[in-house]
Amino acid sequence: MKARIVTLPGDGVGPEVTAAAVAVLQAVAAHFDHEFAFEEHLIGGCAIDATGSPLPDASLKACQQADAVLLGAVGGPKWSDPQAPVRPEQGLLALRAALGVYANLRPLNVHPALAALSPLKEDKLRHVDVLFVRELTGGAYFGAKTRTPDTATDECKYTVAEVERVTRRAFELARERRRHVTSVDKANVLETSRLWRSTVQRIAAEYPDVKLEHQLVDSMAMLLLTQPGYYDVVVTENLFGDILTDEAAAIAGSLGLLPSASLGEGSRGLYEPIHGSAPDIAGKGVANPTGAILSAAMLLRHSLGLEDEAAHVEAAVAQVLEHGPHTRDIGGHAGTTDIRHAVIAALDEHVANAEAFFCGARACG
Ligand SMILES: NC(=O)C1=CN([C@@H]2O[C@H](COP(=O)(O)OP(=O)(O)OC[C@H]3O[C@@H](n4cnc5c(N)ncnc54)[C@H](O)[C@@H]3O)[C@@H](O)[C@H]2O)C=CC1
Ligand SMILES: CC(C)CC(=O)C(=O)O
Ligand SMILES: [Mg+2]
Repeated sequence: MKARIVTLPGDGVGPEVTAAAVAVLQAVAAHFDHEFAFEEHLIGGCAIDATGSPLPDASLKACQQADAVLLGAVGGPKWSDPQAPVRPEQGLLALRAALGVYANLRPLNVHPALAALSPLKEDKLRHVDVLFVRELTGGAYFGAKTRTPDTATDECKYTVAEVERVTRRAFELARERRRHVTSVDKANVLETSRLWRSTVQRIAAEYPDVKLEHQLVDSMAMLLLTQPGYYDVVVTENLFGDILTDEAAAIAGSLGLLPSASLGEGSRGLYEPIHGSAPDIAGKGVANPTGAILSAAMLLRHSLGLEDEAAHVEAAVAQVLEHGPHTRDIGGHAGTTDIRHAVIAALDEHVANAEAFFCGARACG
């Protein structure tokens, strides 16, 4: 198949991990006879430096015309002055809004080979398989902001329609999994959470085969650590989802491991690792590209409908997590490009094995 993929490497480790994900997609294209056309554009701090805008028109237009967008990360100390008139993160928020990608899927799985790296005891890590569905285009990140010398406000607003669509997405996804949705809110205090809870409750009636539970976000932060294996699909608003998924990444062993897919109504999606620009390790060639590579696998699955190819990439990543090499964040000494080469070698092996299997089954030459 032919696909047009826009890459937005961004800042810090963004370009390093995106290069690894692109190399894996190129290897997939070569193996399966696909034509992926990559087009790189600016976003974030580097875009501010080059154009004055964190999301230049050319970048947005290219994303709107693409089949999928692969993003690295934005931000860094250079652009973090609280007085700065414009910030890299505004570019990412504007892109998410413009693409209408309201459902941010962030899967958490714990690879057994990394269990010792988790801050949790091994018995807590069995059967951990959680899919966070984070609302991505509403809430406090998008509300009106005010500022005087001694007061600041960030409006947190949700409409019923915004909650309905992400809730339906979560329930549909739960039907492909273990049919258990946990909705996380702060309904004991926040009006937006009360609207959230009553809307989720009403939509849940359309899915009588899926179990729904509500959990307040503060206790959820605790329960995620004490019983992570209990959860299936967790649906929550933008800010809570942002925070809980960094916690989830720690359970898996590193923030560098978790991928994400941001989806709207069509097949076009925005794919990015959940971590930020990691300024403390940027430019050293040591960033873990696993979250970015697994985001590329999600891109193959959700935007291009290439399930087999996605599964091959995930199997290759699992093999590298099991046998190494490993980057520093997960106890190894390898660099970003070592992981990229190892994943591509594992991919080559998996594809060759699959071909041998099918050939054997068909008794072809
Ligand atoms: N989607 C995005 O573009 C995001 C951007 N940011 C931005 O990133 C900048 C730094 O934010 P932080 O709070 O430090 O979060 P961060 O996610 O960049 O880093 C937190 C810690 O995790 C480590 N880490 C992150 N990714 C890693 C990887 N792939 N491999 C190995 N270690 C990794 C970092 O070295 C650091 O110690 C800020 O400007 C922030 O706004 C933060 C989160 C998301
Ligand atoms: C706008 C981003 C910097 C928010 C974030 O941390 C994330 O989406 O994970
Ligand atoms: Mg975050």
